[in-house]
Amino acid sequence: MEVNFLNCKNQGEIQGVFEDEMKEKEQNSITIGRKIYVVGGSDGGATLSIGVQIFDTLTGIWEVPVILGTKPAICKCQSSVLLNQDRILMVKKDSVRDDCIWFLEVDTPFTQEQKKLLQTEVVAWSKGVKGVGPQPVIISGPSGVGKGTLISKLMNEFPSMFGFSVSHTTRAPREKEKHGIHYHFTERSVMEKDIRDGKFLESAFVHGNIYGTSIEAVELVTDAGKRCILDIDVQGARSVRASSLEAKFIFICPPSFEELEKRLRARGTETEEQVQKRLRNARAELNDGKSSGLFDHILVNDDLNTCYENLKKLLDLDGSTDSTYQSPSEVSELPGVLSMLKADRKFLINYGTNDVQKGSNNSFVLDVSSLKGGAPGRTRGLNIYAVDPFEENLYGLNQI
Ligand SMILES: Nc1ncnc2c1ncn2[C@@H]1O[C@H](COP(=O)(O)OP(=O)(O)OP(=O)(O)O)[C@@H](O)[C@H]1O
Ligand SMILES: Nc1nc2c(ncn2[C@@H]2O[C@H](COP(=O)(O)O)[C@@H](O)[C@H]2O)c(=O)[nH]1
Repeated sequence: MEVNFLNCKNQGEIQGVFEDEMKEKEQNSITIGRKIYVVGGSDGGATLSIGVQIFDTLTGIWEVPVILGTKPAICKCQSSVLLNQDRILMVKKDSVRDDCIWFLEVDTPFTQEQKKLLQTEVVAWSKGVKGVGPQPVIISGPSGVGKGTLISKLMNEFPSMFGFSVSHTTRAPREKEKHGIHYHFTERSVMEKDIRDGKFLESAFVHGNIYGTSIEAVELVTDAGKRCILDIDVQGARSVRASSLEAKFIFICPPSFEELEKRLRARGTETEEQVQKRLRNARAELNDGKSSGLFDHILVNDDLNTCYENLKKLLDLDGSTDSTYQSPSEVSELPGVLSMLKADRKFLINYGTNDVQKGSNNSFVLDVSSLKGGAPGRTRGLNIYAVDPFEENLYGLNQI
């Protein structure tokens, strides 16, 4: 993008020239402090996502940030507006179902942490979703303690209530493991690139291989209205705790270290060298898991059935039979948004004509007062309802 600032004398003038250019190019510019965020066009990547550029009004320098999270596909037109000082709300015009409300985080705890890690400017997209969705469950504990066994029992007894987050790993598949079911078995270089591209909620180096939970793995399950179960190590659990995913964290302990060793050997899936490595790591994980305050609950897996019953109690399942979670409702189609009015945490969005008319059913209210979660996953808690704009109290709504 080229904007001619050469003859501008001050920041106000730069901004004026800038805004005229944006109108011509159908891009939106949002000013936060000294920075102008330009949203629109393409990011130039293979997936044709909406682009973001940042202009620093003090230095006059353009920057293309690292864009993390699930990215919105390019569209003909969109409206963006500053929500807080930390995120931008974008409504895609002529959008298809479930693809119209997006959030661009620019200064949330997630982007602040990523900026520190990557030492560069970072922004992150997340898709807006109605309702809060079922709470994910993190199951962690040392290798061989019985996490997989407990999860299988849960999935067998409550198949429509729970869904497994299929992790990616660089380790080789075991004899009975299937790609896409037990893991996405992935080349190391591919996985490293996908981690850099922000496709993972968490990733860690575990027992000599990379393991990671993709954002898509969790959202696939949650979007289907199921409670997502993640089987991850303690490092991964710590990363998820620091993320926007609000989950229940459960740590599984063996009755003794000797019993853990016995189970790991009896499983017969690892070489002696690998068993030794896993046992060494188990000591550190057990210390960490029991003492860090990271976990909401600790369960001892001595007798399998007793442990399973206790797990069900923690998940409020004791005595209940399988029941299907109510699917989180999607944001419905918003054909051709024409105008947005804002009052505090509510937006009146009109998509029928340019004028808000009495008796028109072309308007709806987008209420963002109870947002939850956010990048790199979904932003949940949206409330959207159709209104007759003259029935709705329009006092205080401002054109944006
Ligand atoms: N309570 C139990 N008593 C006896 N054996 C058990 C118990 N729970 C699980 N096992 C056995 O211990 C072995 C390890 O269990 P499992 O594979 O579920 O562990 P895991 O924690 O998922 O391991 P990893 O982290 O390596 O995937 C299996 O052979 C399983 O049948
Ligand atoms: N941080 C993550 N840890 C993961 C993930 N998927 C699995 N794991 C953990 O790795 C070990 C070893 O698993 P194995 O299948 O090789 O025996 C185990 O403790 C798992 O919990 C992940 O996505 N992220």
